[in-house]
Amino acid sequence: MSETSRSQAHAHRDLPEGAPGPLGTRGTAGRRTTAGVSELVGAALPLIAHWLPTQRWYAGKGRAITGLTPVVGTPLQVGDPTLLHLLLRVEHGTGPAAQDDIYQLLLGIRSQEPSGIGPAAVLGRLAGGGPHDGAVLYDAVHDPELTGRLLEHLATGDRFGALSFRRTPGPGLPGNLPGRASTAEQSNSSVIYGTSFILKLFRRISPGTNPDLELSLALSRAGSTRIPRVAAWFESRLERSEPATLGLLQRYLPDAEDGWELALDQVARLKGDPTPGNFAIEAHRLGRATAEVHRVLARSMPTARLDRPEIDRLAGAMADRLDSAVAAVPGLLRYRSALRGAFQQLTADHLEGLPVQRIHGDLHLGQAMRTPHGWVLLDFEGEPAKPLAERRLPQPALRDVAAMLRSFDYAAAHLLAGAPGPDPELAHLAAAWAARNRAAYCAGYTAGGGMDPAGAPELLRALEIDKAVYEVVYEARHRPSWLPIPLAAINRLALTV
Ligand SMILES: Nc1ncnc2c1ncn2[C@@H]1O[C@H](COP(=O)(O)OP(=O)(O)O)[C@@H](O)[C@H]1O
Ligand SMILES: O=P(O)(O)O[C@H]1O[C@H](CO)[C@@H](O[C@H]2O[C@H](CO)[C@@H](O)[C@H](O)[C@H]2O)[C@H](O)[C@H]1O
Repeated sequence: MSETSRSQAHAHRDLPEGAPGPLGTRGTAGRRTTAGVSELVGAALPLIAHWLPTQRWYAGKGRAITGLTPVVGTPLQVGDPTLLHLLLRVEHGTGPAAQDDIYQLLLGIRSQEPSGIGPAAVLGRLAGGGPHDGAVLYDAVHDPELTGRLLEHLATGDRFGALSFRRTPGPGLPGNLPGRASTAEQSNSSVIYGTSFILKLFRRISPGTNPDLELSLALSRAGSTRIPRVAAWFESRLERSEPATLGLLQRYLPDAEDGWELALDQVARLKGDPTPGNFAIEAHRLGRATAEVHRVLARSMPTARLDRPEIDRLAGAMADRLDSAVAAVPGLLRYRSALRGAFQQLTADHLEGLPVQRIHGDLHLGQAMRTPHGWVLLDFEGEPAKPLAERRLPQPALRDVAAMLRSFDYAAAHLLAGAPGPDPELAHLAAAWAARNRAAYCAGYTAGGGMDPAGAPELLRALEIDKAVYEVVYEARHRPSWLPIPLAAINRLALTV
């Protein structure tokens, strides 16, 4: 069966109870009748099947879609334009090898293409002869009016069918701000409201509370100023599972500078600028901020200490991830034995009793924003490719430190990637920049009350390798021209084993 015809076959099934409402008149959203939504979704599925694989946040790249099944459809506005919230199951493969993911889509439907919307956000014109025949279907994240509607729901804290909108206590939310789609390169999609709020719409959805909401709420409630305050969120019932987090509204930091951009700017000055800046001061402050966040998380969420079986599991999981990565990127094979050697050095002698706690899970310079009041950390979702249950496990806090150390290496390596040919002098400057900032970050982390990373060199190296292995797969999948950056790190780290 072709992708499109299979999609249509699934669409003829009615949507589940409590999900959709009839697309008749404004204000009918959320009722338990399914006919109008099923028809609209049926007409949309063939367009979705073509558009989905072109999206950056789509995790199924390279795997054929074998089925599209609507899970929950909720009309949030009805008329012209219509706003349809859709959770969609995307199936890959068949039989025992079958896998599936659920994605969140926010679909706009208008009789005319909205002005100012880029072609990449347009899925096409609906066909099928229904009431929306000929209307334009598009990604509503790019429609200020419709994302404004979503903010209204968050502001009132109401329920629509399977969707629940929740607010944190505190000042009310403005319900009438138009949203603009963020242009940041990201794993999900964000909408910015004026200079006040930013709403992240999680794209790949798993049952349960997303760690970004869980940890941001814990930090907000503990009064931490190292994250943007949580203002609201929304979630959905998902078949018979616990509710899944769909979106997170936080204070927008209008004066913040992205740590990755700041670092790149400093690195670029290495090419003969007579006044190179001193990023090491910032790296030190960032280390302190990381330690501060870790301290609050350790106080407000469960902690434990590593015992022998846990140490074996930690090392075993790293070796398993390496093996999967080797299967995906065969260029890693030549390093396999050395890297496994580094994981085998994680023994009870070194690690028994080491504290573990909830951590950021995917820390890098692009997740750190420098504000007039200091560094703020974003996006506590963890590595998007890992299952949610795994991302919620307590970890050695040094995992975040190792991840940030990789980021200094990335920033330095980026300079070399842009050079027209081999440039040993530039390579030396870049390596020295990375070393200086990595050391400053670690010193800041220790000064801020974190564990001295130099006190656990085997663990730090294993964690850096584990992260670089993840990066190899990430780059191979999303940015193949960046693959040499983590591969060079793997080469370097393998030589130290
Ligand atoms: N509260 C905020 N204030 C200002 N900019 C933000 C804020 N939250 C996110 N951003 C910007 O959006 C980008 C993507 O956010 P992030 O939470 O990392 O999304 P994703 O999980 O989709 O990668 C960040 O790198 C930052 O540039
Ligand atoms: O989208 P997220 O921010 O949640 O994280 C994913 O994308 C990151 C890239 O945007 C990726 O980070 C890697 O590239 C960064 C430079 O762009 C570098 O600073 C990081 O050290 C490197 O890991 C991250 O791994 C991925 O999960």
